[in-house]
Amino acid sequence: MEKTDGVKVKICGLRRPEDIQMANRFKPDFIGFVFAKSSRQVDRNTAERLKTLLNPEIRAVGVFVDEEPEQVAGLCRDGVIDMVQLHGEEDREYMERLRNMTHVPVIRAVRVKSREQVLSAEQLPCDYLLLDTYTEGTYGGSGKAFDRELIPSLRKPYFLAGGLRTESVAEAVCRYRPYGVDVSSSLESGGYKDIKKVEAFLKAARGGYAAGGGAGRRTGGKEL
Ligand SMILES: O=C(O)c1ccccc1N[C@@H]1O[C@H](COP(=O)(O)O)[C@@H](O)[C@H]1O
Repeated sequence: MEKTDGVKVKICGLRRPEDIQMANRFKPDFIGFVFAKSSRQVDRNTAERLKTLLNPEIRAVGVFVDEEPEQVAGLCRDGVIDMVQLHGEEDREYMERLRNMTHVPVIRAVRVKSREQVLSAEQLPCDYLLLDTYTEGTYGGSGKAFDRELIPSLRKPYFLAGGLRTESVAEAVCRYRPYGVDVSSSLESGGYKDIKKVEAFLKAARGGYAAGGGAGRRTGGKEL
C-alpha cells in the first residue's frame, strides 16, 4: 500500500466568492477560472474580483479555448491569472506567440485519443501537459474518464483530468503518478462546487491509500 500525498490538486471552474472562500479554507494548489464558453464561464471582471479574494499561495489558472493570445497575455500581465491552460486547438505557432507575450507557465491540454498524440503534444512549447477526455462537441469539463492505458511514459510533468472522482482518485494517483490532478464536474451539486465534495476529494487525493507502485515512472514530476 502506498500513500498518495505529494500530488498537486487543481479544482477547476470556481466562479463565486464562496468558491474562493472554500479554496482558501482547503487550499488546493491551483484553482481554475474557465474563460471558455461553459456553464462555468467567468468574465474578466468576475475573475479579477475573485482573484483579489484568493489566498496568494493558491495559483489561479486561466482555462482557454482558442482565445486571442493578446487577451490571455493581458490577464497574465494584470495578475488576474498566474498560469495558462490551453484547452482548444492552439498550435505551436499560437503557443510561440503567447510565449513571446508572457512568461507564465503554460499547461497544454490534450483530449486523449492515442499515445502518439500525447507524445507529440509533449514536444510543444509548454511546461505541463494535462490529459483529459475527448468528447465530441465539447472541449472539457465533461465528467467522463478516458482510457488511462493510453498514457505514455512522459518526461514533462502532467495533470491527470477527465472524470476524476473522490472514490477513485487515490488509486489513479498511485497507478499513474501524475504531477497533479484536475477535477471539476464530480465536485458539483446543482451546477456549483459543493464544499463537502471538495473537502473529501482533497483528502482522498492527498492522503489516500491504494494499491499501486512505480513512483515517478510516468512523469518528471518537476516543480516549475
Ligand atoms: O470545466 C469546464 O467547463 C471546461 C470548459 C472548457 C474547457 C475545459 C474545461 N474544464 C476542464 O475539463 C477537465 C475535466 O473536467 P471534469 O472533472 O471531467 O469535469 C479539467 O481539466 C478542467 O480544467
